[in-house]
Amino acid sequence: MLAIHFGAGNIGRGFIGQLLNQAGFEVCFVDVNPELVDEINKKKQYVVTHASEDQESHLIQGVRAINGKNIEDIAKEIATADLVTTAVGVNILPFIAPAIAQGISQRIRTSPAPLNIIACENAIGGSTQLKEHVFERLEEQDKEKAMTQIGFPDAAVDRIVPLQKNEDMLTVSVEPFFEWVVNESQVAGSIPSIPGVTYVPDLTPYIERKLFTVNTGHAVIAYLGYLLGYNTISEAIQDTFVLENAKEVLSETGQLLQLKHGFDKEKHLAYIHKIIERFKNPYISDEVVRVGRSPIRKLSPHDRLVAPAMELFDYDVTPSHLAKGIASALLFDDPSDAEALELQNYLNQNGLDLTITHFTNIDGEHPLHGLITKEFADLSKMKLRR
Ligand SMILES: NC(=O)C1=CN([C@@H]2O[C@H](COP(=O)(O)OP(=O)(O)OC[C@H]3O[C@@H](n4cnc5c(N)ncnc54)[C@H](O)[C@@H]3O)[C@@H](O)[C@H]2O)C=CC1
Ligand SMILES: O=P(O)(O)OC[C@H]1O[C@](O)(CO)[C@@H](O)[C@@H]1O
Repeated sequence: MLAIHFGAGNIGRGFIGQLLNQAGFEVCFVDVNPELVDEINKKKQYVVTHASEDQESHLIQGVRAINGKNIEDIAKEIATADLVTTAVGVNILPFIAPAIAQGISQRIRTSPAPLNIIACENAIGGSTQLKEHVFERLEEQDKEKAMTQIGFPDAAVDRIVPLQKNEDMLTVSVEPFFEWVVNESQVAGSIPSIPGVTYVPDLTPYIERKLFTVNTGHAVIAYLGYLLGYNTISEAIQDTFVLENAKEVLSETGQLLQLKHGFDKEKHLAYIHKIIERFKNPYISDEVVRVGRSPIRKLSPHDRLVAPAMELFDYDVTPSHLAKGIASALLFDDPSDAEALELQNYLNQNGLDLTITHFTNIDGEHPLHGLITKEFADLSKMKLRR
């Protein structure tokens, strides 16, 4: 069985590659980092180590890689593959679509075998977004066949894999916990057997619970921590102001998840508690700038901060702590982050009101707009004192 996985980075090697390998797939990575591709092809194996006291480690063998520029080669592999997965970043999906489209058009001419393509990104409907990018590139005559033969099941993936600082560039240190949930109703053909993957008939409650708890909480800790001058999540979370605000934010998103999806209150509190303990993992050094990376993406209307805040108004709940989280994201000015620079340039040139609307799509008249403005002013004073 052959799996083509786009993105041989932290989640690619440290989570998806590991599970696919353990499920018996030959894993072929596709990546645009030539050094990484060469190293995978040279060593053909790598180690995944748990960031925990026992440092359990797994040897992932028999892997290979293709440079993402070699579209012809990638398409040829996709034409015969049993599964395609991605972990490249949701904004990169349009760039891998041409190779996937070419692979699909070859496949539907040469084999009737179904193929599933699963985007493992932090986003709602990641595979569906990829499908749209791919279908834009398919010839009209191929679309009908591709609709039935190729599945794009949406997925939620959860495992914290920080930036790596290992002697061997392929080794990945990961938290022991993982969760990979896939929408079975979007699968083409039979369900791929991957131990560790949970198939559900409706992914929405799962992806929203994960994105609006793990990722919302993490982002708020990262942005408030950055504002107060901390370097890592574990430093930031020791600050009572940061931790209490993160807990309040998770209480707000928790209300939304309970009201919208009917999650049990006690079970959800236990879920939040477990996640905060994962953030505190003493064996992980996770930089606030990694967790806060790409603030424009994180401030976008369907992402972890704005989406739950806006939806809470439908249930007459005022998301004042989420507003603080959004304001802290607007203050994120890490000079090494291209999106942070773009955001700060826009803010300097256009002022706060236009910036909020431009990046979050929140209308100036909406009450959330006013809440963010107020929180932004308060947080700016804290930043000045730092
Ligand atoms: N690191 C984590 O803890 C988690 C990350 N994710 C998601 O997984 C995705 C990847 O994140 P990370 O692994 O942390 O990032 P990463 O930066 O470590 O890995 C991304 C990889 O994609 C490669 N890439 C970029 N453009 C490409 C292209 N056009 N074709 C092929 N490869 C390309 C990069 O060279 C890099 O090796 C993101 O969507 C992230 O939100 C989800 C859950 C956990
Ligand atoms: O990968 P993104 O979307 O930039 O966000 C970082 C987030 O992803 C994770 O790495 C895993 O979900 C979290 O640690 C963090 O909340």
